[in-house]
Amino acid sequence: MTPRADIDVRPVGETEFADWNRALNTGFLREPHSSDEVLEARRKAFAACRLVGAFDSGRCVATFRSFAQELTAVGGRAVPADAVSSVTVSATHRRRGLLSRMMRQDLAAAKERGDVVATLISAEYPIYGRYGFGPATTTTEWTIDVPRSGLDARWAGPQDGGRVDFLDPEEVRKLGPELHDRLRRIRPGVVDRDELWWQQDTGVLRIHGAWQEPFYAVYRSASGEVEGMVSYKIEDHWGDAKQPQNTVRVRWLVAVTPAAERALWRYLCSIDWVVTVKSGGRAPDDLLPLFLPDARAAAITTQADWLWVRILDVVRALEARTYEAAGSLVLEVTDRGGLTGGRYRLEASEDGTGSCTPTDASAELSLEIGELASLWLGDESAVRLAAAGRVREERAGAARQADALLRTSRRPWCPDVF
Ligand SMILES: CC(=O)SCCNC(=O)CCNC(=O)[C@H](O)C(C)(C)COP(=O)(O)OP(=O)(O)OC[C@H]1O[C@@H](n2cnc3c(N)ncnc32)[C@H](O)[C@@H]1OP(=O)(O)O
Repeated sequence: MTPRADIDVRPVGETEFADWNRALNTGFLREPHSSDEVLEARRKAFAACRLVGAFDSGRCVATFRSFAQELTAVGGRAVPADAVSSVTVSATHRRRGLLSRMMRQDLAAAKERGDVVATLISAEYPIYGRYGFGPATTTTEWTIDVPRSGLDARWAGPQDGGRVDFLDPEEVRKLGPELHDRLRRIRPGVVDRDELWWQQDTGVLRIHGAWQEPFYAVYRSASGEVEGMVSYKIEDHWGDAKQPQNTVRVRWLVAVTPAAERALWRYLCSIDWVVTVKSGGRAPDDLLPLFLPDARAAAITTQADWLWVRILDVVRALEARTYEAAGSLVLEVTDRGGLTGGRYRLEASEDGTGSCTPTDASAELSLEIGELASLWLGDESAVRLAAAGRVREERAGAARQADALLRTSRRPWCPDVF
């Protein structure tokens, strides 16, 4: 169907927020109208966001939201990102080019502002590649069969001098941000959590209405340092013969030391009545299964693309990260969106820094901007993409060379959904 020019795509005015919110709910197949309480919470939560709507005869029929975010690149430096969320087009107006109009406007504005990348968590795989996004992190969920794990059921707390304690929501708001900032400095793929994030997580700001308090626990090292925190809920179930068969569902678990990570998983697997632990989304190379004497007790129940990245500035993106090997490579980057395509020489030094400059030299590896995003955080392999026909070697061995430069010893991880 041809796009209709009479549908107005524009920023959402103050008085149009309720209409925009109704369209958002409708697009996500939720009850269209929100309570006054939820509406006010969302108004507050989205106050710093760029809200765009498509309006047909005065009614909002499509929604789009973006906001300033920081994404940790390989090596720990954060780059300014344009985070995209709340993307919906009403079922009555689909496939007329509304998403494309909203996305192109938003990416052009992000480029203009100087954001290095745009990010999103995609509802469905096929939607965003056409705009230059590529899957840049993978999420993996494990389901742990605790009785099969081989863990000693007599465990009574960490043996390294550290301790695990419960926290109340207000303590989480106090201790959580600093811990998370430490995680951001060491883990590529992590995005920042602002104060509103912590308010939403701990029930102060209820953008989905009903809120049930989860459990929070903290790991402190022997010297009293906060090194890890977990939030989880319990699914209560008892078998017919009066056997407790409860499940821990981890909402999030962050740790900045292996000791904290080990202690928190060990703790979750030691709670009386609990026979199953569902890990929530982790990096595919998470340490979790290796902590169990019988690693097969942790079965992978989900593995899928997670954070999608759209590189808006190849030079700044490649110079923001570090490299585990020295070397150089000429990349021919095609950007059908016209934002940052070109031929670039990437040069990585012994000290781990990289420089990227436009060049006329012959290309060694040709790829689309979305493929570069998949390689940029170190999650994907250029050799694998070449075998799949997604990148092309202009010089034999260039994909291997790209992997030597771009891959990382640990995979990136984005713990959040936004
Ligand atoms: C970051 C987030 O918020 S993720 C959440 C995304 N939202 C949803 O999934 C909610 C339900 N779906 C929707 O609201 C809509 O169908 C959207 C937003 C996915 C697409 O909006 P539309 O306005 O229909 O997309 P638009 O007409 O601009 O389509 C652009 C192109 O994408 C394709 N496309 C759009 N949606 C999909 C899809 N779900 N699967 C495959 N292709 C798709 C179209 O066919 C079109 O292809 P073309 O460029 O080859 O012609």
